[in-house]
Amino acid sequence: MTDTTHYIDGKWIAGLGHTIDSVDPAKNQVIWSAKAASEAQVNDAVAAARTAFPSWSLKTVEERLSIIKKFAELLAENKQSLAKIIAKETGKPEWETATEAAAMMGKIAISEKAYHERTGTVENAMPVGQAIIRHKPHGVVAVFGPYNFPGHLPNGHIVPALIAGNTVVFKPSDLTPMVAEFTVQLWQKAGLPAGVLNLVQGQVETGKALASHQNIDGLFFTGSSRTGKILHEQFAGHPGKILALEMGGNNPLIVKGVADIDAAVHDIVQSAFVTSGQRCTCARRLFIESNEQGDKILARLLEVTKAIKVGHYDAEEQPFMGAMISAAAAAGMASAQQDLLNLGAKSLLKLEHTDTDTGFVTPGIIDVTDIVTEMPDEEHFGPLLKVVRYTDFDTAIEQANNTSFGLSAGLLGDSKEDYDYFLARIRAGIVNWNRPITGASSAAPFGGIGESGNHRASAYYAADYCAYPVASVELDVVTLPSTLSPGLTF
Ligand SMILES: NC(=O)c1ccc[n+]([C@@H]2O[C@H](COP(=O)([O-])OP(=O)(O)OC[C@H]3O[C@@H](n4cnc5c(N)ncnc54)[C@H](O)[C@@H]3O)[C@@H](O)[C@H]2O)c1
Ligand SMILES: O=CCC[C@H](NC(=O)CCC(=O)O)C(=O)O
Repeated sequence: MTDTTHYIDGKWIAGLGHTIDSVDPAKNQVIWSAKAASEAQVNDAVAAARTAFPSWSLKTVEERLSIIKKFAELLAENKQSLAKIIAKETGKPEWETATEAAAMMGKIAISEKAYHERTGTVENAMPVGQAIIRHKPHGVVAVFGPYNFPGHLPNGHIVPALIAGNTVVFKPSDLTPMVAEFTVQLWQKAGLPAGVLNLVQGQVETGKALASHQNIDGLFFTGSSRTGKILHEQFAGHPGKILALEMGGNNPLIVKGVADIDAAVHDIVQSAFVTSGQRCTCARRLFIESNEQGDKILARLLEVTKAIKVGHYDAEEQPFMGAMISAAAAAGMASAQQDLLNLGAKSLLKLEHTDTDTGFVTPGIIDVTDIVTEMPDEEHFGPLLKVVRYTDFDTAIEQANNTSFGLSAGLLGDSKEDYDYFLARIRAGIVNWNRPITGASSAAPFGGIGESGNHRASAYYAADYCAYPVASVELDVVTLPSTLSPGLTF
């Protein structure tokens, strides 16, 4: 049992809530166990962040950045340990968690650039004096992270929040507490003053205590649409608090007029099965033309997918897919597949939960053409790809748009004209052409429409929700105007 779980006001302390365990989903072993933060401890964390806010926000951005850049150096020094911890706790293969650690390092320079470009100071000359736009931090912000990128995605909120001068209370996913603990230890080593970043671990009760806290000024959330909607309801009636929601997707990928079958299949596999399908941007619905070329693409897709190596995160010969986050999540995918079969879908390659004690599943492909209109609009967060065969591009685009989500979408096809047509009609925040729909760039805005988000895109645009603009009209000394309003005499 760990008694240094929560980081509040610069001190590591034991929790007073109920016990939570973190389980290695590939080996079915408890690797971390501790008591969650109680409501009183969440209060302490918010109070510490509030106390730390004035001095942190009044530092110059260069002073704040000097500590944040030290954190980047520590990430670089500890990147292998970090990648190993992420792999152990999530089941993701080490080749992939190394890229997550690299994305965390890259976030610092990108966020610095975004801070200046998106929220910098702008001066415009006026007939008298000048108009100046500046930005100020909100105050104390809560950051909620998901389990699928337990390092990179919370980091994508925390780094820009701290650069802008906010103080933070971080509540990671209860499935990935070790990654959070390790990352916050690096922040501590970087010399972040006490209270500037606080860590409270726990499940839904801890999350509720933090999200509903009167004394937070904002909440930056990455997670499921279900939880995001609950938070949105909680924030109703609090117009002064900023809420940034990055949520799930039911993402479509359309294939049309492709010459290179292997290239298309590669992009489909990367879109649907990377991270065992546990990326918010993963392709969930694949639209393939009902013609001979479409048949060939599907046949090759089945061949390549059957050969995907699934295995342990630390295997010497690395697998493409590791275990899913938990045995329960894996069982959930098998049951989602069964629900679709019950509705009349046809299995082309069965997703198998190979060992019910672990999160290992094989990738699945299911033909839903016959049930496309009655299929539930749900995000199945795992490696199950639903195929729809189509004859008409307009119908495919219409069906692709037939979702309440709108995170990512893509077209694989060799015609620019088709892409322009698709781009003009598809509804999503991320729209790609001849590239996988996963693997979004941190140097671009990242977010979706509909149930996927609330128009506060993260990644490059995270700077926007970390600060509010202040507009000033200024003149060095009080000066009588040369032209007076009618009726005034001086
Ligand atoms: N759009 C994006 O940027 C993005 C990125 C990654 C993951 N996701 C989505 O996240 C989901 C997977 O992550 P997850 O399962 O960890 O998400 P989740 O919604 O279950 O949990 C996210 C966070 O919210 C907390 N939480 C849960 N219920 C709460 C409540 N009632 N009140 C307050 N806090 C609560 C959790 O403890 C966790 O910290 C998928 O839907 C995926 O698409 C979206
Ligand atoms: O699971 C959701 C995130 C998926 C990931 N997106 C990003 O990394 C966005 C870039 C950033 O936040 O810096 C992806 O698209 O694969």
